[in-house]
Amino acid sequence: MTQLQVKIVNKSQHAVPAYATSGASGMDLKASINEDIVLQPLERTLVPTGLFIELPEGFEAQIRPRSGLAIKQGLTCLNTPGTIDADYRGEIKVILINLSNEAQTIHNGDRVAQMVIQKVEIISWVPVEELGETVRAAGGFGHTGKQ
Ligand SMILES: O=c1ccn([C@H]2C[C@H](O)[C@@H](COP(=O)(O)OP(=O)(O)OP(=O)(O)O)O2)c(=O)[nH]1
Ligand SMILES: [Mg+2]
Repeated sequence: MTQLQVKIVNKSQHAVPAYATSGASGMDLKASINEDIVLQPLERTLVPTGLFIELPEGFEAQIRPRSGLAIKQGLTCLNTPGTIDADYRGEIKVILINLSNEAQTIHNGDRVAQMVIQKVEIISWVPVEELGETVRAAGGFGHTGKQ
């Protein structure tokens, strides 16, 4: 298991995010709010989590929706997957949107999203005149499988 030096400032009373099971990809993120948030249909909002983290270079955190919340309440992350840059030192916030046709309420401590830690490649460009040939070439957008 990769061990990261991560500085976590947890301004809410909630436990620090953890994997719910040994095979989980993500750690659930909880809303850190003083008052309930009521989201009308198609309304979106920024939900604070009380979490500030310091990731090493070469890593990112992705903020992804939770499937249970999506199927039961129509609540999902608008910008999925949200990107937490390694150099970000602000509070992690979740952009939630209500895609159901009724008002949805978010309470303090509700698990509103999950966070996946990923390695990222930081690259530099080498400009070339020609790109390498492939069978696909420029085909895309449903190009394969046609007679
Ligand atoms: O769901 C999210 C997405 C982003 N962020 C924070 C961390 C991230 O490092 C920063 C910038 O995010 P992003 O690059 O997606 O937004 P932007 O619109 O490109 O803003 P910026 O110009 O600040 O990069 O905002 C969150 O807290 N939650
Ligand atoms: Mg950006």
